[in-house]
Amino acid sequence: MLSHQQLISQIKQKKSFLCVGLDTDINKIPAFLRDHEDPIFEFNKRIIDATADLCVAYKPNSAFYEAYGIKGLQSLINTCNYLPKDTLNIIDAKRGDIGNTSDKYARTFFDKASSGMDFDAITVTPYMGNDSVTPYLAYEGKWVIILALTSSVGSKDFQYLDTNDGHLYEAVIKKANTWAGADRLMFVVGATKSTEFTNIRQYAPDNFLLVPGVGAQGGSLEEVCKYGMNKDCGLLVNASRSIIYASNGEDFAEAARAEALKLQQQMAEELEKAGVI
Ligand SMILES: O=C(O)c1cc(=O)[nH]c(=O)n1[C@@H]1O[C@H](COP(=O)(O)O)[C@@H](O)[C@H]1O
Repeated sequence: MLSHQQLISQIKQKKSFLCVGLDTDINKIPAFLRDHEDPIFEFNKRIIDATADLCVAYKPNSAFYEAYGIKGLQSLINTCNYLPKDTLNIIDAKRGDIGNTSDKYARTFFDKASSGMDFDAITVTPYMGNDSVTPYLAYEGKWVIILALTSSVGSKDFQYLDTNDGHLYEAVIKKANTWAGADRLMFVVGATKSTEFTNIRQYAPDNFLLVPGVGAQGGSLEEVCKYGMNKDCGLLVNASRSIIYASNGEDFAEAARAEALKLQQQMAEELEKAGVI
């Protein structure tokens, strides 16, 4: 489990704010792994081994595991337990429900004695409000990552609606920041929305932003850094498919490392340019 300060230290030490997304699809992993007892875990293990020194976070997306029932859940548990202790380990679950249900989701992903998993952070939808988010915050030291402005095309359907406190996504960030500090709350902002970052930094100056959408979705790392970086970096940039499926041959782990290294090197330059390191 990483605190705000420890996360910043890791970023400075590794010169990276890369989050490797483990959206592991059994149909896309190399054929030679498929006979393995737990192919999804075996794939993840090799990706983790190949990238751990280049990234500061991992983000398994729960859908990719839940889709395979009990076997998938076991792959997720195995992956969770294999993740390094010095990375921020995020479960991308996008949950949100009334308090007693959220409490069970929190237990699922945060309480190892109950479920076998103890992720450090979870993605949460804010739509049901304060009582749907506080059960996650009840777990000391764990992070809640609230969907604010997503990378999806459909973000325009609701997130840009006008409220009496700006666009809906702006109202979400302002309100959620009254529930907890920047040491517990992050927001998801898509890399495809880089022009909004300057605005967001006015009312979320210290929060880390989890930024998916570089790589396969076409967002620009340079633009994200230009508008979104704060004095401590304040960004975790996720790439999933562009890293983990860089090759589907025997060399998939080396190819993933090469892609992660490219991003890490760009990140080091951006950190230097901004004076973070
Ligand atoms: O919460 C997320 O992580 C998320 C939010 C968002 O706005 N857009 C988005 O793509 N994501 C997730 O980030 C990952 C992006 O994967 P790639 O497009 O393959 O890099 C997927 O796991 C998505 O579910």
